[in-house]
Amino acid sequence: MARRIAVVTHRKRGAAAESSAKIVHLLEEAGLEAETHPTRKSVAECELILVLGGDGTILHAAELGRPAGVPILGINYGHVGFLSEADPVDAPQVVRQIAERSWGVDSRMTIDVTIVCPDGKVKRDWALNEVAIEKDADFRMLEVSIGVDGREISAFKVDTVLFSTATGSTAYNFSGGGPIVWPDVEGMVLTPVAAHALFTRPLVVGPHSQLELRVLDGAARGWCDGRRELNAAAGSTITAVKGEHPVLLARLNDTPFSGRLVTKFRLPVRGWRDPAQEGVRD
Ligand SMILES: NC(=O)c1ccc[n+]([C@@H]2O[C@H](COP(=O)([O-])OP(=O)(O)OC[C@H]3O[C@@H](n4cnc5c(N)ncnc54)[C@H](O)[C@@H]3O)[C@@H](O)[C@H]2O)c1
Ligand SMILES: Nc1ncnc2c1ncn2[C@@H]1O[C@H](COP(=O)(O)OP(=O)(O)OP(=O)(O)O)[C@@H](O)[C@H]1O
Repeated sequence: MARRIAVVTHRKRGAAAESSAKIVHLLEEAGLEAETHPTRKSVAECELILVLGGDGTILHAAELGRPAGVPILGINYGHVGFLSEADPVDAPQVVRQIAERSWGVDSRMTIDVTIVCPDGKVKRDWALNEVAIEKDADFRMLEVSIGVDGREISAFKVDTVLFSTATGSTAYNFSGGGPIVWPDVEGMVLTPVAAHALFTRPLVVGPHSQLELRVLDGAARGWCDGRRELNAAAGSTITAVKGEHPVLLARLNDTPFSGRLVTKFRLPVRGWRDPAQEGVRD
């Protein structure tokens, strides 16, 4: 049976669509079959999901690949592409490495989230980046209490509370002032965003802990990876634990995470006071 590769292309980005046709051709030349309209079912028959898009497209591909444990490999046709492994110019080399089965796999911890509504109804979902518990648009702020492993810790009014994974630490959690967490760290970060409180430090817990949030007043919307929505009325309890199923990200090189951080965020490694600037000031 021919080896099959699923190809997920950003729907609206012209450059991704143009490259998709060329990459599918290269895959076929290398003796591989390309599945260009993958579903959860068809992905289970594929070795790899090749994503032509940005982080949002990878988060979409994660919905397809997570159930069957199929690794995802991103070529960045988006803006940041933090989760991507290669740039468009590298596409022929990427195809060669796929043909040679020359990739490694990073298992990324996910979060399983459960909402118990006041009427006893239970909703469940999962996230690779984070579960964002945001105030509903009809309310100015959300009043919540937060806790860990059955012990309440604090209560405050807030715009959003994030339950983030290490993978999501460079996304919404980063904007909310949370710590950057190296991807091999299994654990979750609770980060309050715009809390009206004195104690608003992000909390980092291990993989066996449970994060908890009670909606005391107002109504909340939970967003899993900014894609899947869960409503939580006042009186709801939201809990998060280590996800049962990880998401597998394929890796083509062993650039350390610190290198990825510097490159993707264009960090000023030498600081902002480089000699040229000093010369101007003196
Ligand atoms: N204020 C914020 O920073 C904010 C607000 C809402 C959502 N988000 C993020 O957007 C994500 C959804 O991404 P999208 O691309 O569909 O939406 P989007 O297009 O609105 O992207 C938000 C930004 O987050 C980046 N991003 C996503 N995952 C990342 C990761 N793991 N590491 C580094 N950067 C990452 C994307 O490249 C993009 O620049 C959510 O999971 C959430 O993390 C961020
Ligand atoms: N082939 C596809 N099938 C279904 N949905 C797709 C597909 N490609 C992209 N999408 C959707 O489009 C969204 C990604 O759009 P977005 O414009 O945010 O691009 P991106 O990949 O995150 O790149 P950028 O870095 O530019 O934001 C994802 O949320 C995903 O649901």
